[in-house]
Amino acid sequence: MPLAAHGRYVEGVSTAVIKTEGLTKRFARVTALDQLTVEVQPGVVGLVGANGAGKSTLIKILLGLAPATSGRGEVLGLDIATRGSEIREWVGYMPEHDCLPPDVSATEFVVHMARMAGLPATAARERTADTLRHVGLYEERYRPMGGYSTGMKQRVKLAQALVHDPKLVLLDEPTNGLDPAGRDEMLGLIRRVHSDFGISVLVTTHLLGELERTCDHLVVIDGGKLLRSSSTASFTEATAVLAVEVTDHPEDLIAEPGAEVRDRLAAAGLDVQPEGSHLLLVRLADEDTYDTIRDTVAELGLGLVRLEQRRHRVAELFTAHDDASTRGGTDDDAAS
Ligand SMILES: Nc1ncnc2c1ncn2[C@@H]1O[C@H](COP(=O)(O)OP(=O)(O)OP(=O)(O)O)[C@@H](O)[C@H]1O
Repeated sequence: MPLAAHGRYVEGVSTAVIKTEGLTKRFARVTALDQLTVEVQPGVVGLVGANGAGKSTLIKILLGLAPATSGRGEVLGLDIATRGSEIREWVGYMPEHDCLPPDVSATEFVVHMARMAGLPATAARERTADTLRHVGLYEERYRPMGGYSTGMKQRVKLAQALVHDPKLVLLDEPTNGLDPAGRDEMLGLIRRVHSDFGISVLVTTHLLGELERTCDHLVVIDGGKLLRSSSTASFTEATAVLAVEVTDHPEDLIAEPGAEVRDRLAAAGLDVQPEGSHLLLVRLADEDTYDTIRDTVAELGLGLVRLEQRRHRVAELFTAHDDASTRGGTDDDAAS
């Protein structure tokens, strides 16, 4: 038993499920990972980065499927350079791209993956049925996968990552290609992988917003470098900006509605940035911020076109935090 042999992890002395130190991967023309030092604790952790940031490369190196150029790393306490096959026994992997053979059914495929992971035939069949039910595939699991929707294919890919009862799963862009409802369902499933089974999850995405409700902790990488690693709560705080859009006054009594609202909100102590004649960005100070905005707009006799938490794109986040204090740094709470 690799984990028992490596009792440090089992006994919880070292709790990090993933740990890297100066991990670097150079290809001929590009440095995909650049001195990456990060620790991932048990739970649901998001790995966020724009396309090409190095997410898939990191996952492959963590699984022992590709060697690092320099630096080191551990997964579940096992050295990635020397213990790759043991790591893969304990870690499930959902690849980014469609890798499902079209002519076989989900059941046949997942049973096959379970057998490859070393499960005996009966256990493989039982685990396959349980896992496919868990991801929400029922009668259709006997049909060839070529006819599946993208959502169904993503579920099969998740099921094969879970079938051998891993301690940790690495999910590469599991919401790719899904519509908003499909994304929500997939994110709910991912959350339950941890809450129902206690399996830790590292999930990648290029969309920061979609992981805010799913992950306990977020690791952001850019150009293969660590940009930030901190709890989701502290991220949300840092990115909690409300977009406020107001109408003109119905009787044109206010010449510049946006400016008037801005002045009043600033006088009420809020941090406000104008974004146009009718649009403002207001930093969410606390729950009262919503009421203050609604009341202010109503008192001026204006209408509210929208009042919503702004969804940040990763690119914006990079701009917002791309300074000496955060580049390559780790927030205080990251190690907690
Ligand atoms: N086998 C390879 N040979 C050469 N360059 C590679 C190879 N694999 C990845 N790269 C390069 O390394 C960088 C990081 O790629 P990686 O696939 O890890 O990014 P990513 O964050 O997963 O993005 P995406 O979601 O688009 O796959 C990119 O510039 C990519 O072109």
